[in-house]
Amino acid sequence: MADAEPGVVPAVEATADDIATMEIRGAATIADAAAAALATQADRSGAESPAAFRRHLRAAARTLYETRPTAVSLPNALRYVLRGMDGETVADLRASTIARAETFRRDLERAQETLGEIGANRLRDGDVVMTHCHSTDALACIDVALESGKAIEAIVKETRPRKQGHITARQLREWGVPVTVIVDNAARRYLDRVDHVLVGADSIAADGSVINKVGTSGLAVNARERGVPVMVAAQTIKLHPDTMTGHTVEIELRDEREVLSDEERATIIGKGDEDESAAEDDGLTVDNPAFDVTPARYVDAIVTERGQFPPESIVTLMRELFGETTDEPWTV
Ligand SMILES: O=C(COP(=O)(O)O)[C@H](O)[C@H](O)COP(=O)(O)O
Repeated sequence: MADAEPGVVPAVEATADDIATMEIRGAATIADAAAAALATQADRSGAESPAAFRRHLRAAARTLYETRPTAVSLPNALRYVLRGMDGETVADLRASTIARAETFRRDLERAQETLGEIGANRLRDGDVVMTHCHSTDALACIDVALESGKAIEAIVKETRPRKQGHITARQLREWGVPVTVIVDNAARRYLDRVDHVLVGADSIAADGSVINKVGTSGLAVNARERGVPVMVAAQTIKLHPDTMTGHTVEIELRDEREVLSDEERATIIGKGDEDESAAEDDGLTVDNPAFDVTPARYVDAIVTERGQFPPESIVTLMRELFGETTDEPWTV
């Protein structure tokens, strides 16, 4: 993690660490934690002047922003909270920032509930859903469907290398949903039994493409081939405003040891891991992209709290919500 920025309170550093190490993960949860961290920064700031208070808040936002690059909910949350920082005194700035963060967190929760109600309408009694990774937005749709008395079954992809599918399986079992866990490579074989592929999103681009956990795009292509509709559950906080002006979404590359441990690497290259020469270039590369891009044509519906959209029309909603401004969160 980068050196602490002056004025940033330790609790913000701790949240940033938790996001970077994925103790806190998933786009909505990251956004919520980031807003809460800015409220804590405001609450505990030792700034004695309004200028210092603003500077420290922006530094806190930068610290949080630099943790993970792909989920746009993070900069969207930071920008929203910083825009509400208003007042001529430290006390006023503190109060307005905290209030704004609370509003954000409340709206985020409500948006997920509303999205769940909309998404649940697509699910029929007896449907089988295939999930990838762990998405609270996707689970919200299943939650509402269950509450309204529909029986839902789930085929849960394990989701290598971090196995977030286990979190999904645990939640679904808590709700009493029959769950079949499969390795990612088995997904195509099971699509014959599936009524919907249901995933979340870290970012949605202006052309309707969906950036989500790596493996989503392959799943969507296979689902299309099998005639299974792909539903993306994503609050509008996942809409990526920069993509309206031609920017692409950065795909996070994570540590190769999530894929191959040092011991496994040593076994592959035929050297002991204590062997000093193992540190040299051994010709073995491991790539670990955390996300991928699913083109709009493989997505049937994007379900947001503002309604359900065909992916190609999502840009209309994006313009309405974000205008054309795409500044860094701390330049607001
Ligand atoms: O790809 C992931 C999580 O990736 P990671 O585990 O690497 O953070 C989730 O599908 C989205 O973030 C949506 O989640 P939610 O619907 O909860 O926002």
